[in-house]
Amino acid sequence: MASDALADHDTKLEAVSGRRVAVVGAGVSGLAAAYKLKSRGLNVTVFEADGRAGGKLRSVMHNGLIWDEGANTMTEAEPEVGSLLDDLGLREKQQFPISQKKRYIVRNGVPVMIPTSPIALVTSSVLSTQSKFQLLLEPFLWKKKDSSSKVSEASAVESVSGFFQRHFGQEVVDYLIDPFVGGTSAADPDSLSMKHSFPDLWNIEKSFGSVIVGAIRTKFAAKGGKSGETKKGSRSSFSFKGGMQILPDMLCKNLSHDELNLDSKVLSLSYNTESSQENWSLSCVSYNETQRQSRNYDAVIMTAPLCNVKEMKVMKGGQQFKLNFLPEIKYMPLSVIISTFTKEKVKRPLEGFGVLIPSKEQKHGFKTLGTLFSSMMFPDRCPKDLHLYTTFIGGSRNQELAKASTDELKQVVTSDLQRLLGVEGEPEFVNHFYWSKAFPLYDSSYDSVMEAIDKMEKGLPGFFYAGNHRGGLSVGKSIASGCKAADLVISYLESCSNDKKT
Ligand SMILES: Cc1cc2nc3c(=O)[nH]c(=O)nc-3n(C[C@H](O)[C@H](O)[C@H](O)COP(=O)(O)OP(=O)(O)OC[C@H]3O[C@@H](n4cnc5c(N)ncnc54)[C@H](O)[C@@H]3O)c2cc1C
Ligand SMILES: C=Cc1c2[nH]c(c1C)Cc1[nH]c(c(CCC(=O)O)c1C)Cc1[nH]c(c(C)c1CCC(=O)O)Cc1[nH]c(c(C)c1C=C)C2
Repeated sequence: MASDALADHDTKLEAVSGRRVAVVGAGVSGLAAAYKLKSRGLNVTVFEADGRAGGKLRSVMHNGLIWDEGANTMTEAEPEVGSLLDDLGLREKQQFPISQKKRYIVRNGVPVMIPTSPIALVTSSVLSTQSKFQLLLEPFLWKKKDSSSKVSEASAVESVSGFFQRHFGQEVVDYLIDPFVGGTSAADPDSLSMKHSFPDLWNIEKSFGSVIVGAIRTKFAAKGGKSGETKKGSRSSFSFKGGMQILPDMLCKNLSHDELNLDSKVLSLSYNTESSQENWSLSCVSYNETQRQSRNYDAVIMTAPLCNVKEMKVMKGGQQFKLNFLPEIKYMPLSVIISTFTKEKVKRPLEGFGVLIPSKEQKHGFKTLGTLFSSMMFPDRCPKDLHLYTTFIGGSRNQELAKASTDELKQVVTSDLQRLLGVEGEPEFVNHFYWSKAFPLYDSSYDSVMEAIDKMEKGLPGFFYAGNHRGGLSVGKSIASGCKAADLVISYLESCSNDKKT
């Protein structure tokens, strides 16, 4: 930064230093927001409904095993992630999976490695020869959206399957896209909106038509241009020694006891239009029903899922600010089963990241969405004589099964792993975690969700919404969303102090 710009930046930070901000939710987005604000000299108070911090990041250590019940890995694609890891001194704890590029998809009942290059695609059995040609010839063969007015209206909310069908054909949708979206959102390609789930590809089509041409040209442009440069390895997935929970734990270490209020579910928020500072107050309740009124704040960053926000009572200038314009969001239920088997009981173990099961393969009797080869990726996660697996069940494909009992799911997982990896007999150990609302579904109605978030922010000065309901589900995108909200709070408070001066 040039010296004038640096001085201006420092003056601006001075203007907001000591201002009070409430952050609702101690998931990774709320904690990242709080970290950024605190490091810029603001006073933060985090309110978390649960008795622990981390939200969808949840690691367990038990009897020599380490597993994750929420996110298992993350990437550094967003620049905010790299800065956070550096600032927290987390680089030395970063743990990269062994052979992470080896990922499998089930075809005709058998795991097949996903090709990672055009040459590997040609020799792979994952697609038929016809689909391989269709993929490679996409620049010439892709179909435009139907231009008749009725259809173009519908295609404004084009599904993921519709988009990829036009570009690559149905087999690619069934055997690459369906498992990919299952393994990254527990959803199905018919329900997901292309615009909201793959915004980069959606825009590539607008600029270049062909996805292949656009992706290649965008990659070259990024390599050539300074600002587009991506850090080497920024797309690799990683975890931490001890699991993903290390990240929220480190973020919490930076907060004092008074700054992090666990077991504090926010019930209502109130914006006072009369005072010129600290216009926000919150009320919360703890597990044993004790109600508390918070201190006053200059701004609020809300990171609780929108279904929880909808339940909150919001007041503005003594009147209720009704949140009935917030649409109902669909959530994907998911069960996560951890199982261990002694190595001798796994007859066909696979090395790598994991295996995904396309919906079409359910005809072969598979019931799970996929399994991560957790101890193949991270051998220190269990004793040497065991394999530890993390299996996902439910999502949009099987919402009822997600709710099944541990015993039933143990059988389902054992049966799928028997077909895929040749496991014999029962697992040595099983753990079950059920997420009733694992992920919000970015479906065709998601435009209305984005509009409602904008409306909420416009109607409530100093209120900012962040988290995985906005701009992407991944840990990295949630962190970026929290950091962006922190920046917006700083700009907002600066503009308030400028208004006061003039
Ligand atoms: C099973 C599973 C596997 C996943 N795997 C991956 C993966 O491998 N890689 C990846 O990148 N992403 C993964 N994700 C997604 C990623 O973990 C989440 O999208 C991300 O962690 C969300 O962070 P967040 O802070 O936005 O929300 P959350 O983590 O949901 O945090 C919101 C917090 O708000 C709190 N809250 C709610 N209501 C209130 C209230 N009234 N008052 C106070 N607090 C409240 C909640 O208790 C919660 O702690 C996975 C998610 C799940 C569920
Ligand atoms: C089978 C179900 C699931 C598996 N992981 C998840 C589900 C629902 C959850 C999940 N995993 C990732 C993300 C972040 C998505 C993003 O937008 O980046 C989420 C929400 C990470 C991820 N997992 C897979 C991929 C391709 C990615 C993206 C990052 C990366 O490339 O590493 C594939 C995958 N997921 C699962 C398995 C078994 C698997 C591949 C073999 C489990």
